[in-house]
Amino acid sequence: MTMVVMEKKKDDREEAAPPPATVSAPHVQYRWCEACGKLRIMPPGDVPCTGASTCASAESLGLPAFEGVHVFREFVTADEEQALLSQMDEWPWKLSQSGRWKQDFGPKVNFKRKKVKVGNFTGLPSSSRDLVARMQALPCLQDFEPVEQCHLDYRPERGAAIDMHFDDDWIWGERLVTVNLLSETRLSFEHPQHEGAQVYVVLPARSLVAVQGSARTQWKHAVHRGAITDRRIAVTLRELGPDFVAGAGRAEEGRHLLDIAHTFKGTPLP
Ligand SMILES: O=C(O)CCC(=O)C(=O)O
Ligand SMILES: [Fe+2]
Repeated sequence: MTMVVMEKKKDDREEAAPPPATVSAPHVQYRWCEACGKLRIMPPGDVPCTGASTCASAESLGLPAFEGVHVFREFVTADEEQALLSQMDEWPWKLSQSGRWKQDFGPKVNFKRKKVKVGNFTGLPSSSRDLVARMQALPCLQDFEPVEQCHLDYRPERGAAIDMHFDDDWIWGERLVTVNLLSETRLSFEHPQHEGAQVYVVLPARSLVAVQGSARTQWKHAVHRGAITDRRIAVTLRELGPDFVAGAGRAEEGRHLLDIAHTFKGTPLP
């Protein structure tokens, strides 16, 4: 059974949504090419990547560099996806912003005051032990130690989406990792100085996307309402930011939070 709990508190992970624009500029859309990591200049369709004749670098298209996206198809099997879903639906979902539902596993963060507390954090869920080990076997995630996991449930009938935003870069480190469950979607990117252009990354069901580099630090990201065609669940894991890593000022706090995260005994925050 799926339960939803009303939440009065604002989800401070997302920036306040701007007022709806009355006239929105048309966007030039570029699809990120999974085969070569450049941007599609040919219609995507089924045209295979042939390098320079189908794809071009962001810079050659007059855009700032776009690098640091990695997509791994079939990161989880269909059976694992079903097992993850059954477990999530046993737990209550909380209403979030923009029609999303969420479940959170992580420390209590005050972004404005730069304070972090254990709060009700009991660790990442048990199912993440294997998933994290599998992530760490990927070259781009070798030393990835997540301290937070967030489940977001998007459904078309609720018009669910997430507005363009940067994830915080004080508490969270460079790599954002999402396992995309149940249906295909598009993760869109926009550079603040080039709002007329968007780059989108296709995320097949059961794929993993890692976002780092300029795609994380220079480009905002969003999931548009139109990109949700069926129920979709994002399982996003985040690592700690530079202040909290070994040798940095708040390393001890960081280690304590990681020790809790890695008990893998967690249930969602109330
Ligand atoms: O749903 C997604 O894949 C992205 C979610 C996201 O950007 C966030 O939680 O900060
Ligand atoms: Fe985000």
